[in-house]
Amino acid sequence: MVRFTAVGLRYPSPDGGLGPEALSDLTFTLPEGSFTWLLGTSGAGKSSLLRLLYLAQLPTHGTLEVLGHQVRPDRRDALPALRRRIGVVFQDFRLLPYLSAFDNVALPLRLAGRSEGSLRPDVTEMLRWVGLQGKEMSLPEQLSGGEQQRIAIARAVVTRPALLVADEPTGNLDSHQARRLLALLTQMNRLGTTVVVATHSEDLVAQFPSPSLRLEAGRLVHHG
Ligand SMILES: Nc1ncnc2c1ncn2[C@@H]1O[C@H](COP(=O)(O)OP(=O)(O)OP(=O)(O)O)[C@@H](O)[C@H]1O
Repeated sequence: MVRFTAVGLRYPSPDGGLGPEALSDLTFTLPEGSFTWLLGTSGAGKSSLLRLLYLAQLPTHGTLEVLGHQVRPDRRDALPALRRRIGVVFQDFRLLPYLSAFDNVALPLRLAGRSEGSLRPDVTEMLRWVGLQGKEMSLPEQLSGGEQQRIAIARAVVTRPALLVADEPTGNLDSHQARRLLALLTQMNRLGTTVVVATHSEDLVAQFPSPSLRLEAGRLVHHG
């Protein structure tokens, strides 16, 4: 479960102070197991809100609860464990270019200390789930954008996160690949993962109807 209560975010300004509010007075709740679209024009604050969700940024004010834990600047030591329960997918894939598809997906498991023997079946199953069996040894540059984004999804969910956050994940994909990606995200959601997806694509939202949050100039103007 995610709960924002009067959350505001100001980034540091170049003079060492705080800049204008990128997000203002956000109050909403996302129930466990929900799927939510995050909408808004460019600069409305979608990426900033997602950065709060995946704990890359802490609120400047207000109260933020993620997966039942209150996120507090004086309790930063609790953040890494919470982060490990959150998967993230970006528009530009962010795969490691010198690692194979298999090794990209295996990375979070290796970082978590899983043994080679125990992670192999999980990674193989994930790559099969995203339709990339037979491409385990390919490097990202040898794969299409859609395939690269499916590796990114496999990497984001191989740790079975409770929350999956995607920032414009279809921005670099054609409409067929975008639908295919959304089908994977909705499957994860049906298995119980809470999913939040920022997008500019009203087409995609129409094809996969779900509740939405809409931001305008850092403020929440619609939730439902
Ligand atoms: N690191 C940063 N430092 C200072 N200001 C920032 C930073 N990141 C974002 N901003 C500002 O915060 C506001 C919201 O930006 P954000 O990237 O969250 O919008 P967005 O809705 O995701 O836009 P887009 O759809 O173009 O990605 C903008 O005014 C932006 O300039």
